Amino acid sequence: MEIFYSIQGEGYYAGTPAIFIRLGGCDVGCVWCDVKESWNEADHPFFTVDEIIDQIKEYPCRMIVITGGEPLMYDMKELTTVLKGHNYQLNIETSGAYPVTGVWDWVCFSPKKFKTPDTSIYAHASELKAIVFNQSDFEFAEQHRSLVPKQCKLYLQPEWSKAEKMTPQIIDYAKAHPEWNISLQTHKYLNIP
Ligand SMILES: C[S@@+](CC[C@H](N)C(=O)[O-])C[C@H]1O[C@@H](n2cnc3c(N)ncnc32)[C@H](O)[C@@H]1O
Ligand SMILES: Nc1nc2[nH]cc(C(=O)O)c2c(=O)[nH]1
Ligand code: SF4
Ligand SMILES: [Mg+2]
Repeated sequence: MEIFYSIQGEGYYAGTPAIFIRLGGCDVGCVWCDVKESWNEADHPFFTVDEIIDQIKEYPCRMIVITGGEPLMYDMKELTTVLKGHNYQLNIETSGAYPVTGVWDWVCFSPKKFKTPDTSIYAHASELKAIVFNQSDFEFAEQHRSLVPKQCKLYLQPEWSKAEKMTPQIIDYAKAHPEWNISLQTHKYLNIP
């Protein structure tokens, strides 16, 4: 869909410059998705792996975030193998709705109620980033926490349109359950992509 250079706004690497590769196509259907224009793959241009390399080599940055859309709808083996061969750190943002493919340095797993994750994701999760849209999402977050590795970082991130209402509850929840950290979509406050 697009390639852009920005600052990772969310989760463990928040604040770190990163190249974003956003792949078009997603059938998970989150009602509050903030990139609904990504859903239809056919709306977006096709780039070969060589064209992607040509674009990203302009940026003085070694960290790539592959996102979407839902990147795991595709077999990520070829793209990630070639990018690894160029010595990039490869992070993925995924709902885990499809089997894990590709080679990853960091996996941000953000499970969705709208499409049950594939069981292959749990062993790969480096961070669990649960989106809090309403009260029931705390329980959903805990269900997934019980399935990820012990060292997996845990984040609660307010759904953007409900941030004002839910952030105070997220703060209280994290203080009562200090294994959880808070993740904010800082790029939206900074007005950057
Ligand atoms: C747009 S998604 C693309 C990657 C993948 N499909 C996924 O959902 O993880 C990137 C990240 O943004 C989060 N996100 C999407 N819409 C959001 C919203 N309205 N408020 C907060 N986070 C949101 C997702 O949960 C995910 O962690
Ligand atoms: N700055 C910035 N950070 C992000 N982290 C995850 C994003 C995403 O849409 O996957 C995202 C995004 O769209 N922009
Ligand atoms: S899985 Fe990700 S891209 Fe797909 S609808 Fe949900 S938030 Fe949007
Ligand atoms: Mg985003």
